[in-house]
Amino acid sequence: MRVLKALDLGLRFESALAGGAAYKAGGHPLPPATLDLARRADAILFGAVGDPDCDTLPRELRPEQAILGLRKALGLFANLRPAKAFPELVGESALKPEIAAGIDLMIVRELTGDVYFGDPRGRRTTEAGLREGFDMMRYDEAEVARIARLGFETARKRRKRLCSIDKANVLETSQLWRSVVIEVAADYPDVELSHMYVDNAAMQLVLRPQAFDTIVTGNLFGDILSDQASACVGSIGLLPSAALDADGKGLYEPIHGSAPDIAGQGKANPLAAILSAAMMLRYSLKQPEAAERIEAAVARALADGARTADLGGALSTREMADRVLANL
Ligand SMILES: NC(=O)c1ccc[n+]([C@@H]2O[C@H](COP(=O)([O-])OP(=O)(O)OC[C@H]3O[C@@H](n4cnc5c(N)ncnc54)[C@H](O)[C@@H]3O)[C@@H](O)[C@H]2O)c1
Ligand SMILES: CC(C)[C@H](C(=O)O)[C@@H](O)C(=O)O
Ligand SMILES: [Mg+2]
Repeated sequence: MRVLKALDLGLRFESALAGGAAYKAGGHPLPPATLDLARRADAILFGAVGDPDCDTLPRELRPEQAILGLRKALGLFANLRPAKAFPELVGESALKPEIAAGIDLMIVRELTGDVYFGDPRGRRTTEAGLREGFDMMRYDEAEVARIARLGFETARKRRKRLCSIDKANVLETSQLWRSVVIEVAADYPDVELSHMYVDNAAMQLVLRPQAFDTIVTGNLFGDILSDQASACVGSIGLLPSAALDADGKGLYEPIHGSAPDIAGQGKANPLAAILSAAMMLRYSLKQPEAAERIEAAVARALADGARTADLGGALSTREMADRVLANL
């Protein structure tokens, strides 16, 4: 918020509770007033949810329902999760520097379908008297086609290579996914399409991450692979994301969660949140120069040696933000 305000763009900010804070204040993680404000806003900047105090609540009252509910209610089906190596941070990657250098990939993750929202789901007792949990993985062809189109459009603006990641060797859902992606590909002859099973993709992200340009994948696989990609470029504290609807309205948030293990210590890396604000300016508020100013300030701060603990340094959250502000 300090970085956005420093840009002096005449933005008007309103805030509302979501997640554990909202549950504790009023008994629901996504209060109607919060959803209403989100609907009225031109763009949404989201702080992470997740509160260990709430881990034993029924699923529909858990803090995570705030973000899942917003994504679903607002039709935010397209999740863009870029992972790009900062040259100064190559030493912070979990990978060897020569493998980490030059990573520049975009994960296009479907965000309102898959096993996350499948129905039926629940608990039951088997005939043998055992407790059983079940969730349903599903996609219809329209849901796959619309995210595939966005994947191709995204790849077209990048290096024109799209890798669709699935588990079509086992899952019926993935077999449909792959067929539909191939059908959509007919409209994008200029984009090179490849397919990869998700288990191999997890390995290739570590072995040859520079080989990826644009990835299109389902909700669950995209969730997992994006955390992995963050470690390839240095830290989960670096990766922003955009969740977009069909008209480009969006919600912007770091890919990370509430980091309960370090919460309240003032040491979380704020760059993922700051870079999410830059994505918001670019995609929803049509202020590309302001977005570039933020991204350039982050790059300069890192080049100057600004490091929070996750990057091997000692700056606090606030001090890291100060360093970005100083470079704006
Ligand atoms: N979109 C979201 O709001 C979102 C995303 C992921 C997880 N969650 C929730 O967050 C809670 C914690 O989940 P988790 O621990 O699996 O994931 P997490 O992303 O919160 O943390 C994973 C690890 O990364 C570290 N980390 C995360 N963000 C960091 C940052 N900015 N700077 C430095 N280190 C950082 C944490 O300290 C932790 O060690 C859970 O309740 C989960 O459901 C929410
Ligand atoms: C908190 C959780 C619901 C969420 C997800 O699984 O989508 C998170 O992990 C993310 O990556 O945004
Ligand atoms: Mg996640």
